[in-house]
Amino acid sequence: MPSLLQVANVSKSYKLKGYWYNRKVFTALEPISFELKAYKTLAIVGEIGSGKSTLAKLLVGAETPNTGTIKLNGQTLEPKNFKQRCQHIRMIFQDSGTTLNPSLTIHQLLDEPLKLNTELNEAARSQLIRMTLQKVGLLSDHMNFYPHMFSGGQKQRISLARAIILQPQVIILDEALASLDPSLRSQMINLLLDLQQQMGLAFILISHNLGIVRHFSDEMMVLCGGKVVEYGPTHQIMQEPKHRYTQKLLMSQHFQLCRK
Ligand SMILES: Nc1ncnc2c1ncn2[C@@H]1O[C@H](COP(=O)(O)OP(=O)(O)OP(=O)(O)O)[C@@H](O)[C@H]1O
Repeated sequence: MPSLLQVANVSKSYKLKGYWYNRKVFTALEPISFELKAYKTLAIVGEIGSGKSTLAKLLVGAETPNTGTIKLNGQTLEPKNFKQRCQHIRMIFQDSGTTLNPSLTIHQLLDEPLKLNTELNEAARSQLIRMTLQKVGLLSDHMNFYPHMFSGGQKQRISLARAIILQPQVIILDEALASLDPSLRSQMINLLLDLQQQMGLAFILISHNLGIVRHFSDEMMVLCGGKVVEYGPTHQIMQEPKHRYTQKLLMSQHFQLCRK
């Protein structure tokens, strides 16, 4: 199967404030390359400030890389072409549920991306909204409800519905499971894995929780200070971490991993 997403030598530096004259820059991400196929999950792990969110922002086009290219199905994603990206690469955050506009019904919230990105008429959009709500384990009647009428776990499902409604190919989960309690988290993981099989989705999972990474991902990439220190099949890295930093990360969560 050919790669869906190809990231080649992508890097990001920020010009530091107060250093305009001598142009002091901070490299948040050194050149990074990887490929991801449909139906697969790549986990990105690393401590706070290691560059995980910077990579996510580059992939969704929220930041422009200093070097490198990002290709989807062999086609280069242009930095400012948001329409091209927002259909194919979607992102879900830790507190996506809290970003749902409280004054809109679920129908209105899910209708927005459809109105902006498709030519579907009202009846077809409503039908797609119903089907998408069912896909994420909610009822079609929920489309008349407002966000405050849902629990945290249900709100995360609504965010997922909004992410998949345009039939994307890649979904970035940026600590998307972190605020859920263990039982809701397991339900959400099972739902995500089902959707991956149904829709051929590729996931990029950004997580501090190595138990989730081990359960969920096929490959993992370990970032430290903006550099890739280890990249390969998850089970292999978990069993035999080669880099000291990865060994330390695994040791720090050894207790939790043993209990799972
Ligand atoms: N706009 C910016 N200007 C300057 N530095 C930035 C900017 N955005 C991020 N950084 C720096 O880049 C580094 C990487 O940040 P990033 O948010 O990618 O880390 P992270 O691994 O996602 O951390 P966390 O786990 O806290 O989300 C950090 O040192 C951060 O301070």
